[in-house]
Amino acid sequence: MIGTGQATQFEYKPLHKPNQLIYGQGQTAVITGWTVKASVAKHLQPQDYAVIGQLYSPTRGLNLLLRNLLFNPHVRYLVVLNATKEDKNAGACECLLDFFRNGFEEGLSDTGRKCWVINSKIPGYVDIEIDVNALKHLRHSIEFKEANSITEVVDIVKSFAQREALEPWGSPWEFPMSTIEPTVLPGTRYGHRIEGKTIAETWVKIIHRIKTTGTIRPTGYDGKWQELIDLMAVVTDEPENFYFPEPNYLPIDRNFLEEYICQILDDAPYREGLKYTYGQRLRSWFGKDQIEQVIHKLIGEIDAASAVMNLWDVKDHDKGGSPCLNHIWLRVVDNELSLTATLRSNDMFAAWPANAMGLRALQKHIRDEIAKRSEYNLKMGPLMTLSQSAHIYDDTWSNAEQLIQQQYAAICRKIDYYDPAGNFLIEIVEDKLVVTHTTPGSGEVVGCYSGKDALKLVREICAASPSIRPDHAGYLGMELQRAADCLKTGNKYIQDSK
Ligand SMILES: O=c1ccn([C@H]2C[C@H](O)[C@@H](COP(=O)(O)O)O2)c(=O)[nH]1
Repeated sequence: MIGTGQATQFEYKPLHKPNQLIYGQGQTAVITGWTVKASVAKHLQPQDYAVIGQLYSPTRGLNLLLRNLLFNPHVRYLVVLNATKEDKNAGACECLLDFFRNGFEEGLSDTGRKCWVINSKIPGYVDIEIDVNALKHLRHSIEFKEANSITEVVDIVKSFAQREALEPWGSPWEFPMSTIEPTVLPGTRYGHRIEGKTIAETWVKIIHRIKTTGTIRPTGYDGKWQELIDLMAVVTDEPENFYFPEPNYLPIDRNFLEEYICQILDDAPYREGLKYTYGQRLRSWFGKDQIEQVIHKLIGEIDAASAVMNLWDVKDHDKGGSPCLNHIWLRVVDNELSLTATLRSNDMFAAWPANAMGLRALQKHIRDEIAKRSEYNLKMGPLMTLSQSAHIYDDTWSNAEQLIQQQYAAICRKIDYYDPAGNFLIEIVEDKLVVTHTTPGSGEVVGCYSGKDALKLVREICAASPSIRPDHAGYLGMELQRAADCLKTGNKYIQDSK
């Protein structure tokens, strides 16, 4: 014993995420999960706690938290607030408690990296570089408690603060960390369009695009991310019951999705410490049910270009934790209902699949309600998301690489030759190359190009139809060159005959 808690001043020294924590001088680390840390801090005095921080993910945040605890052996108590739906979904707090309750053993992470796997039904990993004895020592030196409400956390922390101060359980322990620096290919930074049939397929293409060409930037959260700005994803054919690949490589499953859809479609009462839910913003935040509004709007005026829902509140600038999903727009064209959502900031690896599926459920809900209440039986059109900061955090880079390696080539192989920009028929007419541009469906003629120089023709075609698929443009270049050679030699040219 080294005296009473009140008389002792400990200093918490973070190795990771220093700007995300609230510091005190006590011996209790308070983990608030998805509950905003300030809503707990405001009920406590700094001498009551060592540190207060949030924990979102069992595979990302937990490892850094344990490294910080190893470096601060004066922390002898841990209180974990495991209170919200988000906490249950993410499982991070449960997994942290399992580390202390059940321990860990050597194993492999889902990217095949050797690591310590926490004995928990929720996958949680700790870096293998951390000495096994240090982790064992940590587990046995900290008294931990779970709490289910802010009041309960506050009571537990205060009761620990009443106890006699304890000696640190050892000396600060720090272990090396391996980092992966990605190589970035050149590419455009602003404005991207990625299309896929399903959310799963589109996701793999998004991850590939950001991972290969995204700019590496510091995040606001003491780390790095790779980012593209204004990435539009177009999902054309997500089936009604959602497509989950087998084995499921998405970061979510059907159980998670069920919960998540409620957060978008249903209202939620305001609760202290809980940031917001999209359902709350859409249903009641501004005093109107905006989902109902757009249903009525479209039934009354099916051609309306003003079926808008807004989630951004001007007051959001004054506090942290503002919604990432900001604007939703619905549109009926050719009896088909499309939905476009704008997200100011989007974690494309961990959050986009859930965001996209949740939005798809909202689109379906609106379609079904319109069908129930009017004579409009609309088809489901595409789902579009416009992610303004489309990023992948550094702690998921290796998962992203693995996804690309395992799925991207397979997805590219499945792509057919259909190009919405149309088809180009090449012939030699008299002493010229003639290219006839037709529509992709019925083959109606929409344009004609002629000349002797293959490269010049390709450039002309690409300038006139800039949305031509890159592989299609490459193919045209090769065919036109073959035709140009035939023109020179006098051989017969037939398109696609090798
Ligand atoms: O529905 C959501 C909610 C959050 N985020 C991600 C985006 C950012 O990476 C982070 C929020 O950070 P701020 O922009 O609020 O600081 O969470 C999403 O991608 N989708």
